[in-house]
Amino acid sequence: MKVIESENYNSIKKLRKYMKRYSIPIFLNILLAIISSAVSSAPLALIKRLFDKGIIESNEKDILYAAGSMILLAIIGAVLVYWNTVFSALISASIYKNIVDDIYIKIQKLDMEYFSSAKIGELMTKVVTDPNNINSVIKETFNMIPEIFKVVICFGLALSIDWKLTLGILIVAPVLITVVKKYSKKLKRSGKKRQEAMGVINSKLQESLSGIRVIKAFAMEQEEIRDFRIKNTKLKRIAIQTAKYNARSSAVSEALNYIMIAGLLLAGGYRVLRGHDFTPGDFVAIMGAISSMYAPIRRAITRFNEISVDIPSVGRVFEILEEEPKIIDNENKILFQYFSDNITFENVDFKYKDSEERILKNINLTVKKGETVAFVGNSGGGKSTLVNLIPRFFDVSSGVIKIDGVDIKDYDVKSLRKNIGIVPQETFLFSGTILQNIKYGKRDATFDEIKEAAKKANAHDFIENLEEGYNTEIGERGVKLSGGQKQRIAIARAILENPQILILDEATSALDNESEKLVQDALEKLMENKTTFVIAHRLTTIENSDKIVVLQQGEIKEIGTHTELLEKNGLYRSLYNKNFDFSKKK
Ligand SMILES: Nc1ncnc2c1ncn2[C@@H]1O[C@H](COP(=O)(O)OP(=O)(O)OP(=O)(O)O)[C@@H](O)[C@H]1O
Repeated sequence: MKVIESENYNSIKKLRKYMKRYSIPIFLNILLAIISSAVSSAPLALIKRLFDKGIIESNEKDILYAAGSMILLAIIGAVLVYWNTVFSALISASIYKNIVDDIYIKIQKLDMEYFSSAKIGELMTKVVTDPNNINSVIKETFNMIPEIFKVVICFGLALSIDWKLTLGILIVAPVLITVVKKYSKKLKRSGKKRQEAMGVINSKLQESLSGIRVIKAFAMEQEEIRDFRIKNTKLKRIAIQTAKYNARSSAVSEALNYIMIAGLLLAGGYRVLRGHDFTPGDFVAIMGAISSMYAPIRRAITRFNEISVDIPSVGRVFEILEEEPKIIDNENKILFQYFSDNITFENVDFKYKDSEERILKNINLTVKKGETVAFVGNSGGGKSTLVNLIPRFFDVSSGVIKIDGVDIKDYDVKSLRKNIGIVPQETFLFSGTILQNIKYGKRDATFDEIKEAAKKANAHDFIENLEEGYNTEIGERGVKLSGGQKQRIAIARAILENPQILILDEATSALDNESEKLVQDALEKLMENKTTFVIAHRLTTIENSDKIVVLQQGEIKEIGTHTELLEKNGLYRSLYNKNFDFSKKK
């Protein structure tokens, strides 16, 4: 339990970094809260005067005085409450915005490694729900401050009227504190569980939406619904459990309040009867003060409970904020501008994080400027892993990759990546227009340049035929376009970017003959005058490459041209005969 407590303390300490910037508004807001609670407690003092002087001594002036003061207090109170609420919202909204900005910046900076192991749905929870909860923590803390001051002021007032009676009644306080503490711990735990369950649900939703075609194709809707219901029910159970803890905590405090009032009525009533030092005004005022303490105490407890539920979010957000990318620029980084000679892999080994398996083993390879290298081999052989090392999506575990004799780790990462174009196997288009998608990598491209790239990519004609032409909006994943059209837009995007080095992961899914031809032709134009690494599936691509690299279980087994490797009668030949059945594809 101590560990959880100190975890929370550390999380809150970390939030201080975000609060610092707003220390003046925070200070002013606390001041406003103090004044506002003093004003809202002032009527209690007026009640005593109203009773003892106005009613008992039949003094009309005092009745008027009390009523007039009340109106004045109402006006001041309203102004103070307004500004206190506005300030609280302003501070918490600003802190929320800064945290969300920082998370987004962090996401853009983190290594690919982070995303290959993190679930997108859980990440969404960290980015959307958790900062929202932090926002509530801050807001609720601000809302709690005037409540606490109100309690302190009412308590002070009650003490000043009759300290013995006040302290006597407070006998119930330890019980109240124990109960609140007990449930706050339980609520913290269920808050953590709730966030985890929400993460699971977000993951499930995200997966279902991306995989909806597969679900429908396998007619698995009912199974998916059942699975979702189980997860959703778990969240419901946690929510009910949380509500029960809240309810128990409220019920106990409600009961204690009535016990306290009963004690007060009994003791206070007798004291008034005995006369002397305890007037009816004292009785009404102390009753007012003590019972006025109850509502803010309850509200403060509710707020405290809400904070307890939301506080684990602080830790989760900082988990991502404190994650540091490992692939960063060297101090003496070199700007990668012009590729002039060759790319070499020297004794390259690679392991994924948290894995003992060497995915790439002792890779040695030289690729000259302008060459096209095709990677072939069985699935899982390491082809994608190998090409991912060139733009430093992952760093080698040992060995070195050099471009023009310079270790790629010595280049400025941004300039390196800007010069490497990637056409992935699965085309990804952003929501927006076709134009925006083509110019994604070159925002300042002119319309003529864009048109030229689209023409080369065999995309111009179909784009022109669309009602809105280049300004046609495409869905989040380009749903309104055919697979081949999407591929050609992605190729146009790469042509426009005009990188010196190209990584191409050929799509395995076959398009119809016509579309296939257009894509193939577009790819050939894209590859013109470039140094290309291609994970090849089409025979034409393989045949036309300058070098074929056969990768198996992370090792280069053969290197050569198509004819050379066929003549060698080795692994390539057997792949050729067994897997590819190239003669038919041709
Ligand atoms: N992010 C990752 N974390 C851990 N292991 C991974 C990761 N990505 C891939 N692997 C493993 O690395 C090995 C090589 O995968 P890779 O995708 O490079 O092969 P490939 O030759 O491109 O396969 P395919 O032709 O099927 O795409 C596989 O065993 C795979 O399970």
